[in-house]
Amino acid sequence: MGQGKPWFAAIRRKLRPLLWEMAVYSFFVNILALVIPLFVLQVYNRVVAFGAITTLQGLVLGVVLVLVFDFLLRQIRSRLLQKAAMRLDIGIGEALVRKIWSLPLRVLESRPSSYWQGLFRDADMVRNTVAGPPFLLLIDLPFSLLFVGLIFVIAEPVAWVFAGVIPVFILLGAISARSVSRVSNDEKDAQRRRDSLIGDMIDNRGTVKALSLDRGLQPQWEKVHADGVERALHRGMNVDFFANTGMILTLATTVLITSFGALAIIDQKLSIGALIAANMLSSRVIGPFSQLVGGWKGFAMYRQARQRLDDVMTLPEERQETTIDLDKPAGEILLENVCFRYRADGDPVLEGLGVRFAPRAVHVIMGPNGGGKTTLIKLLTGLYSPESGRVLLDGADLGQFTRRQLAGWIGYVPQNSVLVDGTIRDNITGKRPDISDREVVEICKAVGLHRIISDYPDGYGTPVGEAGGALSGGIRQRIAIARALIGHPPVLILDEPSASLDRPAENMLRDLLKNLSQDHTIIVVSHSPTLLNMADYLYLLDRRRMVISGPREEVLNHINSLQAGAAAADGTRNRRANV
Ligand SMILES: Nc1ncnc2c1ncn2[C@@H]1O[C@H](COP(=O)(O)OP(=O)(O)OP(=O)(O)O)[C@@H](O)[C@H]1O
Repeated sequence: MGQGKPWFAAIRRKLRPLLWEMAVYSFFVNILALVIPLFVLQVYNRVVAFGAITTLQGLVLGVVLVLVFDFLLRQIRSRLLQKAAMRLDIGIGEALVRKIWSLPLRVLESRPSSYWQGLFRDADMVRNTVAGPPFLLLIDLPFSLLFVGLIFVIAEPVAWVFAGVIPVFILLGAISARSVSRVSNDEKDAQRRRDSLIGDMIDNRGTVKALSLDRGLQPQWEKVHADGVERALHRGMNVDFFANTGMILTLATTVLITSFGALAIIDQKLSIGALIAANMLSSRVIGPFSQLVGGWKGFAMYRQARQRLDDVMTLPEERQETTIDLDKPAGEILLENVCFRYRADGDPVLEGLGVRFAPRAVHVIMGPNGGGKTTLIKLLTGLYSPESGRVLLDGADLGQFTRRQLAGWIGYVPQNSVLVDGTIRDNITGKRPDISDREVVEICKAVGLHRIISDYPDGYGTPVGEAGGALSGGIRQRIAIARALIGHPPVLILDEPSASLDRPAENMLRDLLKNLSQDHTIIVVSHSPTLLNMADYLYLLDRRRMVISGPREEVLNHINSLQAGAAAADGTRNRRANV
């Protein structure tokens, strides 16, 4: 079932004893399947021909015992199959989640969320194939030859029919494999486009409702949906064609066997019992081949699912281990000649950037929309790596540290802080068991949350609702700041932190950041005058470069003089125009 990449081989290795055990049980199930045709043969040839009632009684007793035994074997085999499915489920699920979180943020952002969700459906597909009916089908296939052998022994004149029919089934299987694989791929692509649109619509449901964007989205949805339905229909027709062809071929085999058998009986080369037994065995020979033709969709989808999982599992990961475990840094961040672009063929977003963010100070970065502020912040947090140049923390390149180390040293509050469903405490601690209640309360006091949370009937156990929807934007923001401060990172980076705060909350944030700056490096992207006025250093980032940077007064004076110059130039132009 596909030679595995190392990640899958490791999971399969653990599964191997179970699969072997199942193969052994399948072997006996198939051997026992020979009993009924042999029973029929004996009944017709001995019991009916000679009226041997005692023989019949003995045969029936034997067959009943065999059926009981067969039932038990099948039950054990099903139990093993379920056990294997469960292990596979756990193995793939764990490997996939671990892999996804070890990928660089740029890779995660480069594909829509529907793509990542789809991988878990792929994992289900792999489980259902490797530890499901298709696996049993593959085990049963070689036994077909055993049954053909038996037919040769008991009814040779009709056995030659299989020599002609089996190659036709194999050919049909090969054709259906190619055809179904192609149409299944098309269908999956259409499904992914549909899922991506649904994801966008649901994520933005508030905006869609408020602005009645559904009027524009409806035709787009109908187009994507119609495309999906059309491809599903195409795939369905394709699969049905091969399944029906397989079915007709199976029926034709019965007709051929019966016809050749009848001729052989007339020629006295075959008994009626042998013909009936051969007919029964023929369903065991042809059944797996017929299922293979009809069920090729499953195999095609399995291959595609495996391919997608293999692609993700072989993506390069972020650094997972570091060679040295350094003490907590003081928090000086230095950018040396940093260049960054999102696409190899795109324009650089940052170019030749060199900045120093000193510890124990508040640094506020300003700049127009699209100027590169958020990108710069992601470089400072180590979420993105520069295309060239270096980002240094206390003189050490960020690239040498693991994500976990960096997260412990650099607290980050993104522009749109998202909370996860759970309690306030869960969101602040990220469900880490090593965070004490004392630390949570201490940090919440520092960010002015403790009194607010204490007023709630459930206190820190208050559920935040889906994506934090049960809380106001301001409280969500403070929870995000508290979350970033867990572990006391020496550097705290905030992207537009006061966007959803009212004036008193913003004043409180200003005081908090000023207070924290006594022993932290605080880097804030903001245009809020309240935050600008408490900055120690200001930076103006525009079109790839740091246009101005330095102590606050110097930068403000520089900007004021530039604005005054521009106003004077405007005035001169206007006067000239009036003259
Ligand atoms: N994931 C991405 N893929 C491709 N280009 C991107 C991506 N994110 C941002 N950009 C581009 O990079 C440039 C800088 O974007 P960035 O978000 O860093 O600017 P910003 O100064 O934070 O803007 P704003 O004030 O609007 O948040 C923009 O031209 C933007 O279109």
